[in-house]
Amino acid sequence: MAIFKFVLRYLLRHKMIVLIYLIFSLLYWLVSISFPVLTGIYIDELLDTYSLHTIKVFTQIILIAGAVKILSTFIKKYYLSKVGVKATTELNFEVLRHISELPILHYNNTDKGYLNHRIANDSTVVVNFVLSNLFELIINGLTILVAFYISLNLNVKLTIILVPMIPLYLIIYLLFKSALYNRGFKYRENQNNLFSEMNKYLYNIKFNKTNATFTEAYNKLTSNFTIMYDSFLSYTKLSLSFTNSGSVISVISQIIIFYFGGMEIINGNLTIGEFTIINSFFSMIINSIKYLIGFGQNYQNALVSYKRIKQILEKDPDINEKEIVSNIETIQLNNVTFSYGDKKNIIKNFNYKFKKGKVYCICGENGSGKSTFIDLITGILTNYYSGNIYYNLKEIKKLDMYYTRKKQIGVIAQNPKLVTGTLFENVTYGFSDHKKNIEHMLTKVGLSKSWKLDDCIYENSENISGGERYKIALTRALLKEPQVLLMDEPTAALDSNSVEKFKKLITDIKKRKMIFIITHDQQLFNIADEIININDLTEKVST
Ligand SMILES: Nc1ncnc2c1ncn2[C@@H]1O[C@H](COP(=O)(O)OP(=O)(O)OP(=O)(O)O)[C@@H](O)[C@H]1O
Repeated sequence: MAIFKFVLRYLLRHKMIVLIYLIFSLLYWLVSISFPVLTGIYIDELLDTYSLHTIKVFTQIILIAGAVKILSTFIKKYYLSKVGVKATTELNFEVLRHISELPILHYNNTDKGYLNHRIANDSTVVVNFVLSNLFELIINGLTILVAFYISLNLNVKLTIILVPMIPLYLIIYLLFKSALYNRGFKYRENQNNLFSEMNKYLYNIKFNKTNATFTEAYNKLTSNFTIMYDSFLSYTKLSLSFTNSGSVISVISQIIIFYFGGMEIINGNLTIGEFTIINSFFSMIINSIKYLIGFGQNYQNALVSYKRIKQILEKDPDINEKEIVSNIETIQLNNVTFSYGDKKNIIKNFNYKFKKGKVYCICGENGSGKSTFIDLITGILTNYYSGNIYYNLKEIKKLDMYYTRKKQIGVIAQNPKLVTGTLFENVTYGFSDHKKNIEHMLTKVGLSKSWKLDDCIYENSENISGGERYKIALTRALLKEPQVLLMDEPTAALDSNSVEKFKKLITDIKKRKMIFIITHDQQLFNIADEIININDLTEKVST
């Protein structure tokens, strides 16, 4: 089965833990399966001998077997939990990592709260399914075989009457299979959507306070709950009907044993001890059949998760090749055209050659494509444009753009992202630098002296102003010493003194870099070597 094969890859990274789990599960099973035989023999011996010695011997055996059972239960469950947590997290992280390497527009319109909840949920479901069934499936199969074999030796007639119960289970499973999958799928999706809405509710606390839109936000929560609740009830009804059909089999089997078993005792074909053995074994068989019924249901549930994980993992990653341009002298765009999906072209037949040592100011109306332009030339949109983008003479589709962005390009977005950690960790995120350099750079960008390197920054909290946020991102980009520096609206959050500092800084460093400034701010135009209006891109051609 594909799910087993898939999850085993993660479990087998922890062979020792899995081995210990298997050994103690086997021990537990051996002891459990011998209990009914022990009980049957004990009853018959006691009825035969009425001796104290028999009682003493069997009490000792039961004591040892009980101790082994308790100990092996503890050990197998402990190791099962251990490997479960590890494998689930590894799978979860692998899917997250894969998503981060997918072309950027893949999950463009998907809520990230939904996605995160879905991945965490699905990873737990598939790993738990395989873990709890890996050994159980074999054990329950073996139990049915062993129990049948022993019962057959004790009483052929009674055993044969019970055989048709097994295909009956299969028929029930086949009848319910696809409905269980479909309703399970729907329920799971609605659960993830509800979680995503709850996530947004917390994220938007300030917005809802400012606009006093508590009722509207709460209504969204409750309407998502209603959708989830309906699908939950629909799934639960079906799954209970399925389980109940299984219980019918177990009741029928019990009636058969009591009726025909009782008749066999009256007719002298079965001793009381043998009846006890057959009865216990058939309880075991019934439990195993119940397990198989549950397995069928859990399998459909796990299949939903497995398919949703595969759906993500099977998407092709970014185009990212191996070559590196050590010294970026030019970036040239030839007939570059780009659009977001079915929308009209944002950039159309763009031709331009950008050179090292120059400052380019890119301006244009809101929504004209200035930020998109940054993503295009930094290779974020490599999978989507037509035409060519060259670094020196190399097409970026041939380059290792992960390396290039990490080492050679500095990008500061309009609303830069920070990481939770100290100021030091923020300005050196992704590389290392000396404290002295950092302090010097912080002074240069004009970050207030009240900020210390070990001060804490919380990524999503509001302990930092817009201007400070930009200056931290700028410090980080400059410390990296990139060959290409791109900044989106650098002065939007800066006071006039900081703007002057910024202009001086850019003029000082421009010789060794190619600098792009996306801006509406005309006071930056006087440090630009070229000003490009993105609205005119299609007409603009430089040599
Ligand atoms: N990820 C995306 N998916 C779909 N459409 C997008 C995406 N990002 C931007 N757009 C659309 O592309 C167009 C250009 O957006 P872009 O952010 O590049 O404009 P901009 O010139 O930087 O705008 P502004 O001056 O307002 O910052 C807009 O119409 C925008 O709605």
